[in-house]
Amino acid sequence: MTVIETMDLKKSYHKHLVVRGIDLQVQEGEIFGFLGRNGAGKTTFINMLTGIVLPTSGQFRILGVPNNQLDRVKHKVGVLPDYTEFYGNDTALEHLQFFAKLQKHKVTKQQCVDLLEQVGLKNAVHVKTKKFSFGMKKKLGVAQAVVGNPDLIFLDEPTSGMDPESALEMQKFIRTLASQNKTIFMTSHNLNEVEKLCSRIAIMKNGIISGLGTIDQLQKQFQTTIETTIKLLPKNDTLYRHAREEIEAWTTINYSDNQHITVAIRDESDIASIVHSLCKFDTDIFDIQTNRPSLEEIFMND
Ligand SMILES: Nc1ncnc2c1ncn2[C@@H]1O[C@H](COP(=O)(O)OP(=O)(O)OP(=O)(O)O)[C@@H](O)[C@H]1O
Repeated sequence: MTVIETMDLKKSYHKHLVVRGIDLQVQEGEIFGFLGRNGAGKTTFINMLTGIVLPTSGQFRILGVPNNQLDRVKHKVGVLPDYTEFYGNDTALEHLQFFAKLQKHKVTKQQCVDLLEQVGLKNAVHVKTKKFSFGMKKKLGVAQAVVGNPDLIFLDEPTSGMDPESALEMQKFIRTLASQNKTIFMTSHNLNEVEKLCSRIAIMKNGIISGLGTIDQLQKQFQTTIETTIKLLPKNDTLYRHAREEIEAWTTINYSDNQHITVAIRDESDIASIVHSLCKFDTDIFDIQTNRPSLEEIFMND
């Protein structure tokens, strides 16, 4: 099922077009990563999908419902906004119960306690939120986003401000949500986290999507050459020189010594030709490693 579908969605502020026509589909059960530099338009895009701001033009559907009828699905959508404040004199539990009541979600006190534990607030259930760090507020914000058992959850930087252990715990929680067939649409500036967590990723740049796909697809899309290192043992120096010359005739050798050769190839199928040349000139091969760009490299080069 398509959970989010946008058609040529645009938003301008004071004649400045910040979202410049986005067509995007997100499927049920996906953990979808939405990346972009500061000011790329990510929050504006999410704010349209969650009904906080109105699009300037274009349409979208959330859980099959068109944007002019969002009220019909509001109870099935949870949101962690980019910034959340809480009433400081309430404890985490009091806040969560109050929020759930306000949204007419039927949850028991025990369910709220369990949820706070799952997001990593086990020791802060009865602590007033004015004592919370930024990371703890994010955890409470995530609990607030999922307390109504929504089908679609928007998480704006769910692990920002968290220590590494808390971030891992939160990533585990996000995976659990997706395993229950909930759809997660998340932004993050932690590219390592996105690479590990997300089934597909969109990169937003100046209000449009400049890259979209699985990490594998993005790596192929943004990669011009694949760096391949072969660990080898030549039995004859002259023959090995001939092998290198044969390889060099059609590709670039970035590095070579008597135990390694590193080449830049266009396609993985080129590896077979290199191996063939090396074997033909009496060289044993022990290991082959290809280096694809990390999401960070893709993002930085975009
Ligand atoms: N309410 C508003 N009024 C005027 N301009 C706005 C408003 N909200 C956002 N903008 C502008 O729209 C552009 C996109 O902002 P947006 O917050 O959507 O980016 P972002 O990708 O979420 O950035 P960040 O990663 O910093 O959160 C920016 O130039 C911003 O100044």
